[in-house]
Amino acid sequence: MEAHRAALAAAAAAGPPLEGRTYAPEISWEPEVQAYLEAALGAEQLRRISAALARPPLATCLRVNTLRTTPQELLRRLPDSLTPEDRALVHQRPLYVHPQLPDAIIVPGSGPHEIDYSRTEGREVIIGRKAGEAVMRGAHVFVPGTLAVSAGIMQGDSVAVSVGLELPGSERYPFTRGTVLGSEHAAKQLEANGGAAQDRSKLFIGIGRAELNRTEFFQDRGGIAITMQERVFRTPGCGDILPGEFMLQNLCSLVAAHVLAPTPGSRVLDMCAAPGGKTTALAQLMGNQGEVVAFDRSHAKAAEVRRLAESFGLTCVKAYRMDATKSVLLEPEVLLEPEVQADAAEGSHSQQPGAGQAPAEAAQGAQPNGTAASAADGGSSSSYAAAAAGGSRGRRGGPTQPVSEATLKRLERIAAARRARGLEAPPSAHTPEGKEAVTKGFPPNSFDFVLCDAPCTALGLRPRLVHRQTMRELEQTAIYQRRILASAVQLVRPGGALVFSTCSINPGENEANVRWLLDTYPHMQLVQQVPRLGQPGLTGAIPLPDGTTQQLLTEEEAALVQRFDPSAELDTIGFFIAKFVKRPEGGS
Ligand SMILES: C[S@@+](CC[C@H](N)C(=O)[O-])C[C@H]1O[C@@H](n2cnc3c(N)ncnc32)[C@H](O)[C@@H]1O
Repeated sequence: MEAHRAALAAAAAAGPPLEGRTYAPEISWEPEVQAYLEAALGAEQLRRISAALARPPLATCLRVNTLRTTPQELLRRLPDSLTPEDRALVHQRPLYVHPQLPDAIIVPGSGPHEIDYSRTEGREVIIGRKAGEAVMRGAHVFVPGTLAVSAGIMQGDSVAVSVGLELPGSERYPFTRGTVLGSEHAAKQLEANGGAAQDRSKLFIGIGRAELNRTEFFQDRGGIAITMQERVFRTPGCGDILPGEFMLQNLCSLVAAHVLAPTPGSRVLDMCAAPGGKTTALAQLMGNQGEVVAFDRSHAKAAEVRRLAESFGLTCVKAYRMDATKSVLLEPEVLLEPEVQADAAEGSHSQQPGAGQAPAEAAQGAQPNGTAASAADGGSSSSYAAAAAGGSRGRRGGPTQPVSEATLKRLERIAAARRARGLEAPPSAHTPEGKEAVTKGFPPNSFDFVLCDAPCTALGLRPRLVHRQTMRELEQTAIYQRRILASAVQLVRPGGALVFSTCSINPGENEANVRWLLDTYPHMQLVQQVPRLGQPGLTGAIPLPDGTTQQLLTEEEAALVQRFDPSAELDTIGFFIAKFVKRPEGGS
């Protein structure tokens, strides 16, 4: 028995036979989550969605910066900026302007392609899961992404590229980084952690050219380790060309911006804005006329939004470090200039959740009808009215304070040091200490249009080879989203529009949150969306593991939302959009 297991491990370490190498991964979910999603979607549909999630969407969407160029002009110029291989691809499958989204260019891709791995002569490089997901979206393999290589690989060799998966329930791979495939050491590692059972024959994603010799793969250096030459999924790489003229954006994200449809001159809030794809789409739709206030909860993320807006020449965007759950001003006297007052604000918002903590905090703190929600809903008090009529001391959304010469010089030194270390994103020279503008929040009814593109479980992103989320994480995320939605409902003015979106297929974050919002805020009305590319939402109720049921939408309501099914013909990520209009309270 021992000898048998060792033999299996040795075979697994050496790799599957050349002819058995394919891309057909089997994706599993955490069992409770699987049962829940099957109850909501049906077992067969979940199987189709899971398979689709393991593949990248084939069409790439480029949002054109319509302030600088036109889609037609870009269609003409773009092919000349591509590599010869990518130019050949777009020659076979021409680019086109999306028929319903006039600012979107679609770059068709293809796959999965069958690949003949015989020219690699058994040479293989296993890369980490995240690196594999990036390669399927068009990236090359960078040195830190490599996990294990065949013996004797030399620079210039053709190598088969496969994706390693973490051991079940763990962050660890069956190989330590630097393992030589086929070695006794590799076989021992696999045997020790049960990895012999892990079959990677269905996780091959193409052939590349090794840019390094084997021993250099695991040295502490950056750069490209493997240039991909033949890919299972072929999508022309459009990153890093014609900067400021377009950006890569998921089709569904662009749909969400169009659905909100902010008008030029209006006042818009993007509550969860980084990296700023939808913020800049909104500003473009407004022709850079009016104001787009963008929140994200760290200085670094707010800086990303500001930089993206600057690179697109969008001057109407104002990015703030702000926790959206705390963004409704309840005291009229704090209607002051949003200032650069990083330290003071750092103190006043000291309970902001750190990355990853948000759902846990939400589970403790969220009430369907939380204190802030009810206070602010009733908050159109006379003092607010006075403030809105000009009784406050400051303007809202005004400019930031000037930065001193000494601070600018110090920031330049820091930026130069970071650039020398090859780091991107030097600290902002826009505000002192590299910190972004901070606001104390905004009074209820401040915005004509609000976008709540909520932090989510990302269960719709593609490609994804592993789904680790637990039922508890799904529930906590949905509750956290409700806290942000509670602020959104308050900040949109009567008659104004609110769009809620997620990149998740989880009904708890989508239809169940819409149900909650409609039941909690009867003055919020679900409305029709334009354009309409997705499918209706889910209806009825889903049994939960704790014995309760989760209420979803009625047929009528479901017809008003858009659910983007990743397995549908449109071939997008999994996404969800709901649009509401705020009626005056007590109005019908
Ligand atoms: C789905 S992403 C937004 C993507 C963005 N709308 C875009 O299109 O580029 C969610 C964002 O919410 C931010 N976030 C999470 N909790 C937040 C909070 N309480 N307040 C503001 N932003 C928050 C995260 O930092 C993350 O950048």
